[in-house]
Amino acid sequence: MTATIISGKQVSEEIRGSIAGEVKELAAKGVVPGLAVVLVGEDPASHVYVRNKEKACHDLGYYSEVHRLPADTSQADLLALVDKLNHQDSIDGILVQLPLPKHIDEKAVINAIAVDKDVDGFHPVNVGNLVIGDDSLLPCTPAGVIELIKRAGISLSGKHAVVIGRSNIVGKPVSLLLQRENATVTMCHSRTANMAEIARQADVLVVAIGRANFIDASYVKPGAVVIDVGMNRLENGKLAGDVDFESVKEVSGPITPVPGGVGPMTITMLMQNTLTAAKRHHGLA
Ligand SMILES: Nc1nc2c(c(=O)[nH]1)N[C@@H](CN(C=O)c1ccc(C(=O)N[C@@H](CCC(=O)O)C(=O)O)cc1)CN2
Repeated sequence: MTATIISGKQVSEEIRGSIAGEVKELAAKGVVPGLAVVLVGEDPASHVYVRNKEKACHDLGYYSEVHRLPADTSQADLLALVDKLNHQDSIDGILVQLPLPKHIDEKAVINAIAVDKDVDGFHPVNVGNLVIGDDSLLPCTPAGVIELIKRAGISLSGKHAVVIGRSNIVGKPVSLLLQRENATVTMCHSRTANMAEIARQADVLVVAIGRANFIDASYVKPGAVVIDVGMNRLENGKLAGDVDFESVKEVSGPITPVPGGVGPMTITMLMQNTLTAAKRHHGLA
């Protein structure tokens, strides 16, 4: 049996369609959402992601600024730019593309972004609000995972979700969001004993472990929903998820591919967060 494919591309297009409608309504009120993206250094993948963010802004009618800075930019200069953007009225959202060069302290930069403009949802205040269940800007990839599951018509309430991976940007926040949807959540990580046995108990398996094709069919209960957050560049240049898609799709229920699954949702949820930040900024949300 071959599983249904959950297409992040298709869901992204749907969401971007409704964002475009809201942007038109805001324009009639004189409001244009504004996003500033800051990129330091020459990482080729980061340049592609930033170009795609710039294009998404253009396509949706947002005001966009991209600050491409040399790799030797000092932390002080980067913090000064963040401070300027924090005070710039045309900017509703600020995103500093990660990873940053090694001489820059990522935490110091994230902490410097105004909480209301933190469209990445990485600021400790936004993370804290996520933990206690208060309203906040949600991190884009985890929010995209939940949106994909919901829009595939899958209810999470009462389901057993197993999250493989405990990173601050995916594993931890996605487990909190799954709990918010009333799933019962188990987290696994590199030191978990009997991981396959635990994973096989999942109704919904979310994988963000950063190891190409690591999860094979022996980790999956027949019919389980499988969401692959992995993005691993192979030596042959191809992109692979953390899930061995070809073997897993033979036993799983609905499953996301890589590419074309969670990845496209990251930028779409960034656009959604920027819209939310703009509405709040102008007292419209
Ligand atoms: N400040 C941030 N930095 C980074 C984030 C983030 O959310 N905030 N996430 C990633 C990179 N990223 C966005 O920045 C991102 C990664 C992947 C995709 C995507 O669409 N992937 C495609 C495949 C693209 C390819 O071929 O390389 C897919 O999976 O289909 C979008 C955004 C790290 N940095």
